[in-house]
Amino acid sequence: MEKVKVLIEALPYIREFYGSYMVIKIGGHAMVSDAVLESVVKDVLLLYYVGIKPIVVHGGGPEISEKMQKFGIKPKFIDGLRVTDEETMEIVEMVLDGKINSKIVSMFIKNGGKAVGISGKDGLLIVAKKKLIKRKRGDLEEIIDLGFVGETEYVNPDILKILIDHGFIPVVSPVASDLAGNIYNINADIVAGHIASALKAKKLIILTDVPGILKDPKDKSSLISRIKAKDLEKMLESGVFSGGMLPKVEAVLMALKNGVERAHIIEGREHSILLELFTREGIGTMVEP
Ligand SMILES: Nc1ncnc2c1ncn2[C@@H]1O[C@H](COP(=O)(O)OP(=O)(O)O)[C@@H](O)[C@H]1O
Ligand SMILES: CC(=O)N[C@@H](CCC(=O)OP(=O)(O)O)C(=O)O
Repeated sequence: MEKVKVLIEALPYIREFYGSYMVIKIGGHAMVSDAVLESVVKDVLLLYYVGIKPIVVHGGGPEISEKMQKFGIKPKFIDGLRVTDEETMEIVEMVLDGKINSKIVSMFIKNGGKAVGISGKDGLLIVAKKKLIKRKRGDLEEIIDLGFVGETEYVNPDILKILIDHGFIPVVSPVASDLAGNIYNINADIVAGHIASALKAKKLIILTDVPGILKDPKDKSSLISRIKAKDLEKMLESGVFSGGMLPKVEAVLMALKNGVERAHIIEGREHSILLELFTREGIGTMVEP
């Protein structure tokens, strides 16, 4: 009986979302186990079966850090972005394209789905350029070079549309290239934000290891369940965000500015996507334009 009630509540949302693009970003910290990843994959498949067009973008930060440490390299982040030298870039490609992307595709196959794994390079989906961080130091501007870290120059979503039109679920790793063929490591939240923007997706959904945006990062009960973009911008300026939440907030604000209807930051666990999308209260943070 309870399940019937849930289904009745979900029906208007299913009708509203039918035929629309949704970009779902699975963070490395959201892939705590194969069981959790599989439950997320099953939920994405359910979206697909009710006529939504999901695009999966994945991260894999913790696994990259683990491999780097095995090779004797100490991971270093600036503003939530990994400083990426040549050796690190090789590890990034190995882990993101070689391991995690392939693992997610296999998980879809195991559950009866047709997924295609691609990276930002494929079909020139993401054309990247080198990212430099600019910081004010008194009157001077300091420029920080992160190595092979990229930012998006432009997005060409044709490859995604071709795959989706033929019934495939694209699974995208955030490794991209410039037109000279140089490879760059881009933060997966930013890639998801750009893809959602280029597709004018109905939603950008970011799965991570906290329930959503917290007023106090140390207190999981301080969840903000609904917030307007302009208030999120104020929070960003107040310095309440750090580490991996910074690129998420940047991606969310960018997506909403570019016509994405809603963005959600939620915990990656069984049915969290469904509870967020198909119930009135949701379970994480919904950001509105
Ligand atoms: N205000 C905040 N609300 C929620 N999380 C925050 C906040 N500020 C910083 N964080 C941190 O951001 C982390 C999520 O980013 P990250 O570790 O990069 O995850 P992922 O691998 O899923 O991309 C959380 O675990 C939390 O420690
Ligand atoms: C430039 C940069 O920081 N790239 C990220 C790419 C992977 C990622 O974004 O993974 P999560 O989503 O798990 O954080 C990195 O090297 O960790």
